[in-house]
Order: sequence, then structure tokens, then C-alpha cells
Amino acid sequence: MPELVFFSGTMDCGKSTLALQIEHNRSARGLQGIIFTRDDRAGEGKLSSRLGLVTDAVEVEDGQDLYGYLVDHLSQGGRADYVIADEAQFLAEEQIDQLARVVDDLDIDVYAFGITTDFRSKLFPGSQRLVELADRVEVLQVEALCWCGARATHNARTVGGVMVVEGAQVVVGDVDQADTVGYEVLCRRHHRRRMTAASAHAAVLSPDVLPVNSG
Ligand SMILES: Nc1ncnc2c1ncn2[C@@H]1O[C@H](COP(=O)(O)OP(=O)(O)O)[C@@H](O)[C@H]1O
Ligand SMILES: Cc1cn([C@H]2C[C@H](O)[C@@H](COP(=O)(O)O)O2)c(=O)[nH]c1=O
Repeated sequence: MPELVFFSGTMDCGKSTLALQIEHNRSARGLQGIIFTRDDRAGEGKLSSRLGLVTDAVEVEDGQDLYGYLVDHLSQGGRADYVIADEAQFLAEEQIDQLARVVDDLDIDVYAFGITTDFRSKLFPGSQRLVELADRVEVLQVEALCWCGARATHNARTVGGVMVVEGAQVVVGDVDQADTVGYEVLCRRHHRRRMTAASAHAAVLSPDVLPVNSG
């Protein structure tokens, strides 16, 4: 039975790497996929991972009909055994509905990858719709860690190294970019307290620092 699967997690937890692995394993067995992405850091029409792998992808535009794209592709004699959608948090709600229709009406598996919440801990519209519609929501096994050693569950945005909680929902960027707009993954406790690695290390003997080494 074809499925709509949402692989979700924080930034930097390996989502794009897994997308590339799924693509590799299927294409190695002769299957052909359609890869959608939007606003990947590597540029237009690219799906990239921080491990250095990159592949070409279809850059999704505002208002583009993803179900229609698949129907056109198939009716022109193209093959599509599966669909991958990376940076799915950036897709519109209607585009997630279209991906669900790809599964139900075209019998094609769709694997979507994205962060669930933004820098304010609010759901992205595309991620919300995926949670509502997906057959399965999978949390990635590799844990991204907060500076305190706890599992990172939230994404913080920094501007000039300082954590912010106001601004546009979408600002393409990366972790470890302290100069301008950057991101850092944190546990909920430190996201709520607005404590990034930099501000925590500036604090004197912070009681928030959990012991990383057990003695
Ligand atoms: N130099 C490295 N050596 C080993 N693993 C790395 C290295 N750099 C990044 N990674 C792994 O890649 C993950 C990020 O992968 P990526 O697919 O780019 O994440 P996402 O798409 O979730 O933002 C990190 O959590 C880490 O496990
Ligand atoms: C938290 C948050 C992130 N973004 C952007 C930053 C990156 O370009 C992507 C996430 O990519 P990744 O491969 O998962 O690291 O999303 C944003 O626009 N707004 C946010 O609040």
C-alpha cells in the first residue's frame, strides 16, 4: 500500500542525508523517482546534505500543482516509482494535499522531509498539513544535541549571535553562522530560556548545564 511518510526533526538531524539514501537505494534497483525541493541552501533545483552529497531536484514554485506535475510527467511517458519532497516545511498546505493525492490516486509512495516548527516553535503550514495527512510521521534516529547534551527538539534563530523570537518565518540559512542570520538547535528548556551555546558560556557557572559525562 503506497504511503505518505513525513520524516521530521530539527535542523541538522540528517533529513536530507536520509532523503539521498532513499533515492540512492531505489535508483540502484532501477526505480525512478521525482525529487522535489524548495529553497535548499545549495541553490535552486538542488537537494543537498551537510555530508557533501547533492543531487538535482525539481524546484517547487509558489502555486505549483504537484499532483498535476506527476500527471503530466506520466502522461508524457515518464516514470515515477516514488516521490521525495525535501524542505517540505516550505510547501503550501495545498501542495501537501496534492502529495497525498499522488499517493491515493496514482499509487505512488511519497517521502517528505522537513522541520516541524520554526524558530518561534510554531508549526510551518506545510509541516502542520503533513502531520494531519501523513500515514506515518517518523522521527529521525540520529539525535541532534543541544549544547547541554540533551536531545535538541527546537530550532533557534540568531541574528548577530543573539537569539531572536520575532521575524519572517522563512529565512534560508544554516547552523554555525553567527555573523548574520544563523540557526542553533536547542532542547525545549534552553529554547524557552533563550539560552544558546554562546549566551550559556557567557553565564557564570550556569545551573542549566547538564552533566554530559557520567562519573
Ligand atoms: N563532518 C561530519 N562527519 C560526520 N557526520 C556529519 C558531518 N557533518 C555533518 N554530519 C552529519 O550530518 C547531519 C546533518 O545532515 P543533513 O542531512 O544536512 O541534515 P538536515 O537535512 O536534517 O538539516 C548531522 O546531524 C551529522 O550527523
Ligand atoms: C527554524 C527555521 C529554519 N528556516 C530555514 C533554514 C534552512 O534554510 C531550512 C532548514 O533546513 P535544514 O536542511 O533542515 O537544516 O529552514 C526558516 O526559514 N525558518 C525557521 O524558522
